[in-house]
Amino acid sequence: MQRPPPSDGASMKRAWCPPYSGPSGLYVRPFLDTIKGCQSSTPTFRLLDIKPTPAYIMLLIWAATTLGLINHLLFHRYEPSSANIPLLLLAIEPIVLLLLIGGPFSSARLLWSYFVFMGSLSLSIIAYRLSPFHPLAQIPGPAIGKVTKLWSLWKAWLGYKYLYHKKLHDTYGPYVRTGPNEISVIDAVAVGQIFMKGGLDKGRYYETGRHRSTPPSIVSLVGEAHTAKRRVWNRGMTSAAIREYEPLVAKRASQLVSRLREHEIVDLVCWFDLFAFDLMGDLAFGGGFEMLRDGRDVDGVGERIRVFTRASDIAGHIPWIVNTLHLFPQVGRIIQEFNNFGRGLAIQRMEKTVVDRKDLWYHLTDEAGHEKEKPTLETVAADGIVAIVAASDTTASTLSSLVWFLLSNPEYYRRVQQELDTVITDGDDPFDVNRHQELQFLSACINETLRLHPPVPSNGGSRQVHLNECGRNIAGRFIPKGTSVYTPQYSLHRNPDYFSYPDQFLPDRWLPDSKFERHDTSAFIPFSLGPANCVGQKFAKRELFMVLSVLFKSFDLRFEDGFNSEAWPMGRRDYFVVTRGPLRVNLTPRYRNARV
Ligand code: HEM
Repeated sequence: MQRPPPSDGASMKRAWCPPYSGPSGLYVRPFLDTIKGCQSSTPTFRLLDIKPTPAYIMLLIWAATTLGLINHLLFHRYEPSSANIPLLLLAIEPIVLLLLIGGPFSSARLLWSYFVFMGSLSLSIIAYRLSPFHPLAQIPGPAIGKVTKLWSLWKAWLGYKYLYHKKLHDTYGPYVRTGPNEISVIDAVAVGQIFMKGGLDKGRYYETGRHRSTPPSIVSLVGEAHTAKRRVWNRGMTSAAIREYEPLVAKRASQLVSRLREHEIVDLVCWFDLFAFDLMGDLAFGGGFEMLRDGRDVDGVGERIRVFTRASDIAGHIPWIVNTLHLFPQVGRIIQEFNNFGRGLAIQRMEKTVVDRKDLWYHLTDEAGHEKEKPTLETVAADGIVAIVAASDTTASTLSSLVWFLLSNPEYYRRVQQELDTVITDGDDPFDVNRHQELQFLSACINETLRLHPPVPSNGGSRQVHLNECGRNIAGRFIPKGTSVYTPQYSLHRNPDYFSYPDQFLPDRWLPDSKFERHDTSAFIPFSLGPANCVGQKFAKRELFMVLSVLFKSFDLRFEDGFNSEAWPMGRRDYFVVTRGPLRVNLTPRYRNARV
């Protein structure tokens, strides 16, 4: 074996390091060879650096800066939809750069190369996003929002994005640039144009919750595929279909009341949650949860769903990271477990031979055979899970907010009770939907609750200008391609241009003889608008009337002594649908209605 000659370190290196070959094995003559004063023409790795010459430093800075600018130009021209390739490129480019420049390959030089490269890339991105050349430059907004999504991502992580958007709109007006390529709009004319037929499609926000192993549900589909899926859902939400579901609602609402009768003080948020999950389990999968019976969510279904919704919500703000996250086996496993959970429920429902009514499953599986192709088990499982996610927290949230508003405003609470006692007299069926049409004041309270506490306060209705069109004109403003457009209901509903005393709970504004100066219902969109709006809104309203009628007929409610009711709204966190803190309420049974 050939041994190194006994010599000083430098000559040893010269003797034993082979000349650098490029990736194809060709010898690449390092640029540095051409610069006088270079210490070595063969790149070798050293932990400690040999002091580089000023010429070397200048070359490194120039090359890394240029590389950063080129990257920005390329990313801008060919916007990546996934971070996988860009991350890889960002990781290897500074290394390749050093190899091309030549010279000793030290950790210090590598760090410098990364530092200058990333610095130039970041600075050029920041400068462009803040510059008047950016297509969204005319839309006002905070500098941090124009530069990066990370700021609003942080707000979303905390669950207070809806409050953040409200503050931004209070400061900047109805159009705010909330991200580099994202705007938030609370102009009612624009909102109509965004949602109605011919408006914008759902954006990438809705696609992010889906792993490639999961079939698309109605939520993530767009275009014709969405129209086809929506047809199936629409059949499950006709008036006739909803009439078939009423006995299921009545059964679960009665069970809720009898369970509440066992307690004097309860956390209503918790009980409404149990009710809503049980009901949607019945509707979508023929039952199976029985949370009301157990008095708690034994299998952690609600928690699983909320973790999933929250993760999807966060990922929705940085959609390009999703494919990268999916590379991690742990993430895939969690999603797979969630899919299996839906699949398990679907299989369980299929095994049920006797089902006495046409439930939502009946329509989602197209048992009546209206469609050319039967949906697969996986597809129906995904839609069934969507039904539970979309319908449980939304209605439970409306129920708890409405109780909170009424208990905070005893005068309105009295009016609701009086109305109920007049319309549904003792012995009448509190679930009789014909009577519910007479409950005008309760209806006004429901609307006012949905206005002030929309269950989907900032993301419901996220849309995007398609990447293959050049842009859209919305209410006289040019919105360039690729822009994500949000219409946060919480801010829109509190826009003083459309509602007098916008932050106050004033249900009278919804009554036919209301005298409020400003009351523009085109700015009231708790269920969103257009062809992809909430398909379940009629059913949701029916459910709300049924539960609230029987609840207020059965109990006198008041906040538990010592309960900090004023702080309760701050416990509302926005993770697409809002989550809520406990609502501690004291229950005193009124008369026992014969029909409950
Ligand atoms: C108070 C209760 C509810 C509220 C406030 C609400 C609100 C919303 C909102 C804001 C959207 C987004 C629409 C968009 O992107 O434009 C939505 C979508 C949806 N909701 Fe609801 N929802 C409620 C109850 C329900 C119920 C009870 C069901 C089912 C039984 C349901 C099923 C759905 C479905 C399937 C979608 C997706 C529709 C599509 O993409 O075509 N929702 N909902």
